Amino acid sequence: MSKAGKGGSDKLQQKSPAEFFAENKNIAGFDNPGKCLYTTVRELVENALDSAESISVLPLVEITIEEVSRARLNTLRGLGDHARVDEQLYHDYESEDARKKRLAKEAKEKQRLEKLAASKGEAAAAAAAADAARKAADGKKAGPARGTLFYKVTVKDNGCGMSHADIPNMLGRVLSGTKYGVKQTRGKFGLGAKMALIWSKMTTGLPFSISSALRKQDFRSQYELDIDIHKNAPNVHSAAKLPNADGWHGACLSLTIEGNWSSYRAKLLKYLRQIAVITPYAQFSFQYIAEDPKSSLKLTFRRRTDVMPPPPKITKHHPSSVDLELVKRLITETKATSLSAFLTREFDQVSKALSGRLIGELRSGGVNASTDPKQLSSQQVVRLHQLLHEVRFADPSGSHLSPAGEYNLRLGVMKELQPELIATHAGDVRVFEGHAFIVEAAVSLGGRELRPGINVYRFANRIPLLFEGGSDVITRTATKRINWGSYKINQSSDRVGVFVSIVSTKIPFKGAGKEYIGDDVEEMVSAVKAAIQQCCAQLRVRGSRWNSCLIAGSSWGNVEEMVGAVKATIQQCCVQLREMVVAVKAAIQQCCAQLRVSRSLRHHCLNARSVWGCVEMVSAVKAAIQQCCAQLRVKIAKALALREQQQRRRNLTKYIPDAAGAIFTVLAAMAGSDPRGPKRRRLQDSSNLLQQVARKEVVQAMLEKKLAEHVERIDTDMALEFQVAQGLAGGAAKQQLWLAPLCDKTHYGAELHANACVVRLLH
Ligand SMILES: Nc1ncnc2c1ncn2[C@@H]1O[C@H](COP(=O)(O)OP(=O)(O)OP(=O)(O)O)[C@@H](O)[C@H]1O
Repeated sequence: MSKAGKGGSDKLQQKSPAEFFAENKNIAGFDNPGKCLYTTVRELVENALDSAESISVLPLVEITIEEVSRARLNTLRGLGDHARVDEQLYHDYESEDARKKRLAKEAKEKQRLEKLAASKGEAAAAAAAADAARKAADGKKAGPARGTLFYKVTVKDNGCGMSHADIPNMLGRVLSGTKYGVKQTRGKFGLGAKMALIWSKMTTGLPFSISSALRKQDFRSQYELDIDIHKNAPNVHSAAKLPNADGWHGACLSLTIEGNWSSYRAKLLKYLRQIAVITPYAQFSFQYIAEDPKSSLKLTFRRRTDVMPPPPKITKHHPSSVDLELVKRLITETKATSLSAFLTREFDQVSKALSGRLIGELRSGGVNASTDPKQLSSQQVVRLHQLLHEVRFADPSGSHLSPAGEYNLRLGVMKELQPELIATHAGDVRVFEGHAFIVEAAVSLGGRELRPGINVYRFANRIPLLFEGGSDVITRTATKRINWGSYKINQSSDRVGVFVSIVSTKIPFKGAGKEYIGDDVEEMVSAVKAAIQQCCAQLRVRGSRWNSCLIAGSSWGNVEEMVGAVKATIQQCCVQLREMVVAVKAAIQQCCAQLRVSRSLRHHCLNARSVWGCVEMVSAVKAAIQQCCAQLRVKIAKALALREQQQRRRNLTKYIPDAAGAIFTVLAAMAGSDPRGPKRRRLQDSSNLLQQVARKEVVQAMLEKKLAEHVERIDTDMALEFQVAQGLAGGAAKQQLWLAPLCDKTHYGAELHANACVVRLLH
C-alpha cells in the first residue's frame, strides 16, 4: 500500500506558474548568478526594442548596471551593520592551519617569481605576479560563488509604454503579456521580465521599480511592485501618477539582483555588439558603474541608419498550424455567428469560396454554412480539425513578417566588425508547420574580432543567440553542410563571419530560454544553407572586382584616395540619391510582393505538407548558403591571384641586394682590368658604364634602386594586363552601394563624375 493510501506525506499539491518557474529558473535561462545578470539585461533590452518598434519609433535604449555592495544592499533593505559574534561560523573564517598553508604557498610563489624575474625579465614576472594576485583575491572572497555581487539593472526606452492599470499584471504575473498573437516579436511567453523579478525577489528581496508613460499621456506611472510567487499575482508596494511635463513616452524598468559581472562581462558585451549588428537603426548606451571608478565602463553603439524594417503585423492562424485545443478556443472566442464567417474570419488563406468548399466536406456531419460555430458538437469540432489538416491550403504569404533586410544586415556587420569583404542574401518566404519564415544571411571575410575559421553569428526574430550554439541549425549548417572549399574559402585559416537571421511567427526554439533553434526542422536547415550559399556566391564575384581595384592602384594610398573621392562625390549627390532610393524601395517592394505571390503559388503546388515540406526547407537553407558561397568563390579566386602576384614581387625584391651586389662586383672588377681585354672591349662598344663605375658615378646602391624600379614597373604592367584580362580595363570597377532615403522626391542626374570615380544612379 502506498504512503498516499495510508494517508502519509504524498499529499496532492498544486503549484502556481510562478512557483514552477522559480524552482526551474534554468528553463528560462536563469542558471547561475552570472547568467541571471545576462538574461535580465537581455529580457529588458528585447522588451525595449519590441516596444519602440511597435510604434515605429527609432529605438533609443539606455542600459545601466550598477554594482551594489553588500553594505549598500543592507541599507536598501533596512538592515543595519551587524558585528560578528562567532567568526568561525562564516565562510571567510581562516583557521590557524589554513593560514599556515596560505603563508607557505605565498612564500613558494614569491620564490617562483624571483626565479622568473632572473630568467625571463621583470615584465614577465610582473605579469605573473598580477595573475597570482588576482587568483589570490578571488580565493579570499567569501562564499561558494566567487565574484558574485549585487547589481542594480536599469533599462530605459522610448517605446509605447504601458497603461497604468495594466502594469501590475504585465510585470507581476507570470505568463501574462501582449505578444501571444500570431506575430513576429522578440518576446513570446510573457515570462522574461517576471523571471528577472523572481530572481530579484529570491536574492535581494527588493521590488521592481517601473516608470512608464504612453504616447501623449500627461502623467507617468510610477510603480514599486513584486510578485506573490505562491499566488502568481502582483504585489503592489506603491503606485502613483506623476506629472509628465516633457511628454516622455516609454518605460524605465529597474531591479536589484545578485549577479556576476566578471564572469559574464564578455558575454554581455558580445550580446550588445550583436544586437547592434542586427538593429543598426537603434541606439544603445551602456554604462557599467563599478564601486571602484577605474573598473567602470561606458559604451555607445550608435545608430547608423534611420531605415527601420516595417513593423511585423499580426496575422491569422494558418489552418494547417492549428491543433484541436486551438480550434476549440477560436470557436469560444470568435464573434462570427456562422461557420462560413468563422472560417474566413479566423483562418489565413481561407477565402469565401474555399470556406464554401470546406463546409461542403462537412455537410454529411450535419452542418451548413449558417451553422453557429458555438453550436458545433465535439465530434463536429474534431472533424473540422481533421479536415483543416487534410486539405491543402495556400502557404502563408509572409507579408506580416519583418526581416532586418539586407541593407540593415550589411550595415550592421560593416559598422560593428568592419570586414574586408561582405555578401548578403535575403531568402524567399518559406513555411514550416503553417508558419511563414524568412532566412537572411551575410558572409564576411576578415574584419575585427574574428578568429581564423568559421565564426557563426545567430539571430532569431532579431535576437542574438549566444548560448548552446553547438546544436543550433545555423551552426550545424554553416560548419557541416557547406563545402567552403568550393568557394575558395579555407574553413580553418580564413576569418569567415557567417551571420544568419531567421524571422518567423514561430521560431522552433528548444526551451523557454530561447537560446537555440533545433537542427531537426528540415525546412529551416534548407533555408539557412541556401542563404549562406547565396552570400558566398556573391563574395566570389565581388572579391574579384575589389582585388582588381587594388591591383590597379600602385599602393594602398591610391585606393584611399579613390575611397575619399567616392565619398565626396556621394556626399555632393546625396539629395538625388535619397530620391532614387525611395523609388528603388517602392519598386523592390512591388517586386517582392509579386515574388511572394508566385513563390507561394509554387509552394502550394509542390508542398504536400509532409515529406515534401521538409525537403523544401532543407533545400532552401542549403541553396541560400550555397549562393553566398558561390559569390565568395569568385572574390577569393581573385584574392589568390593578387596574393600570388604580391608573392612574386616579394621574391624579386628579396634578391635585388644580392643581384645588385654580384653585378656591381663584376663591373668593379672589369673597371679595374686591362682596357684592351676582350670582355672590356665588348662593353665599351655600347656603354661607358665601366668608366662611370671607375669614377664612382655608378655605385651598388644605384644599381639596387634601378632594379627596384624595374620590378615595380613590371609589376604594374602585369597588374594592368590582369585587369584587361578581367575585362575591367575598358569599363569601370563597379561596387553596389545601398543608400537610405530621407525624402520622397524622385529626380535623378544620370552620372556624377569625380577624378577617381563615376557614380551612376540606377533605379
Ligand atoms: N519596456 C516595455 N515597454 C512596453 N511594454 C513592456 C515593456 N516591458 C514589458 N512590457 C509588457 O509586459 C509584457 C510582459 O513582458 P515579459 O518580458 O514578461 O514577457 P514577453 O516579453 O511578453 O515574453 P518573453 O517571456 O518571451 O520575453 C510584454 O508582453 C509587454 O506587453
